[in-house]
Amino acid sequence: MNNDASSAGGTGSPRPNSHPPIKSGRVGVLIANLGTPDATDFWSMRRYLKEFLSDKRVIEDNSLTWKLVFNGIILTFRPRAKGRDYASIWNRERNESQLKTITRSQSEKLAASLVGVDDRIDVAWGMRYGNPSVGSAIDELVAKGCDRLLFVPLYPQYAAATSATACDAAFRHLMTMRWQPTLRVAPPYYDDPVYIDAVATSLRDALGTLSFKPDVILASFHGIPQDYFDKGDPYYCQCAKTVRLLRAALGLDEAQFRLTFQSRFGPAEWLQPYTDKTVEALAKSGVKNLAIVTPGFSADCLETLEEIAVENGDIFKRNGGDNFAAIPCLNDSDQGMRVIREVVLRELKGWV
Ligand SMILES: C=CC1=C(C)c2cc3[nH]c(cc4nc(cc5[nH]c(cc1n2)c(C)c5CCC(=O)O)C(CCC(=O)O)=C4C)c(C)c3C=C
Ligand SMILES: [Fe+2]
Ligand SMILES: [Fe+2]
Repeated sequence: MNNDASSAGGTGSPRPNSHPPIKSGRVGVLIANLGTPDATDFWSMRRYLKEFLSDKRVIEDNSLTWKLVFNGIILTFRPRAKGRDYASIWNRERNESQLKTITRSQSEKLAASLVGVDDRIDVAWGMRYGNPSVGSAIDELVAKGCDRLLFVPLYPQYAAATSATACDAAFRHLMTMRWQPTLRVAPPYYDDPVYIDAVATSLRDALGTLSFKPDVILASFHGIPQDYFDKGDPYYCQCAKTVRLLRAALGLDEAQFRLTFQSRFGPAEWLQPYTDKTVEALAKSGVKNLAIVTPGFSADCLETLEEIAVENGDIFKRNGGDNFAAIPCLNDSDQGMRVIREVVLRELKGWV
């Protein structure tokens, strides 16, 4: 639309085009992931952890005890300890975390794969915590003329602590806008045949490159507190279904392909069985060859590259295991992009 300055400021009804120029008519796709610190120094880490762990969807505990522990212990000691972990997996070439590098690449590859589908589509990426924020990504798309947005939280399994809070950030940003774009949200895709096939295929391919055959494969998902499950979060059930479908696709049984949960935070009970305890028990029971796949992460990050590949690899070997492999996430691989493109095209139906 064009601004017609000659009509501005007159009396009576404004003419329809007498407002500032606003582009419209385009369709935005916004992929979102969890977030990541801007740098690994104490203050960058503290800022990131403070934003993340102040989210009521993540830490539902509102007690005075939690506030004292959070401000007195966690924000004092965790930034340095976790900063070291992030530093060990940092992408030094781009000076950013792996999660950021991979998410940007997923966005660029998605945009390239949509060329020729409809030239009104723009793609952007955002992070729930840290930068680029979900809000800034929405602004970027709106500035390009997108008045319809498809928001795609890149979590195959829904959890309030991930998918819902990402949506909260998007909705909160829309609250600041006079002319809100119309917003659609892509649903979780934990049982989508394309996702199951992509994980199964990439796992088979990765196993084919190993010098050993795993006796056991763990499908390790990020945990949530048991209490959140008890209150009705569907996350556990969606993880369990993903694993059931993967077992069927891979022709493996429950002993060969097991569901576990990693990244426990705090003293409360989280979803079980725990990945680290399972790895230790398997090694002690004589299992010599182990692989871990992480289908709940759409991109490699601290939790896969450090906690699984390094920490759990060490646990396995310290307790008698011989061969260990951490299987890469789908990332921006052909299989990974097939999943994202499929979800996006399905959810854009009727718009493009
Ligand atoms: C994939 C799903 C995820 C769920 C579910 C999830 C729940 C959850 N996480 C925390 C606390 C932390 N998670 C941290 C890192 C982190 N978590 C996920 C994904 C899920 N979290 C990812 C992808 C990452 C890595 C980000 C990266 O930059 O690489 C961290 C930060 C690191 C640390 O200090 O350990 C915390 C803290 C809770 C409490 C929770 C459920 C309530
Ligand atoms: Fe997490
Ligand atoms: Fe972790």
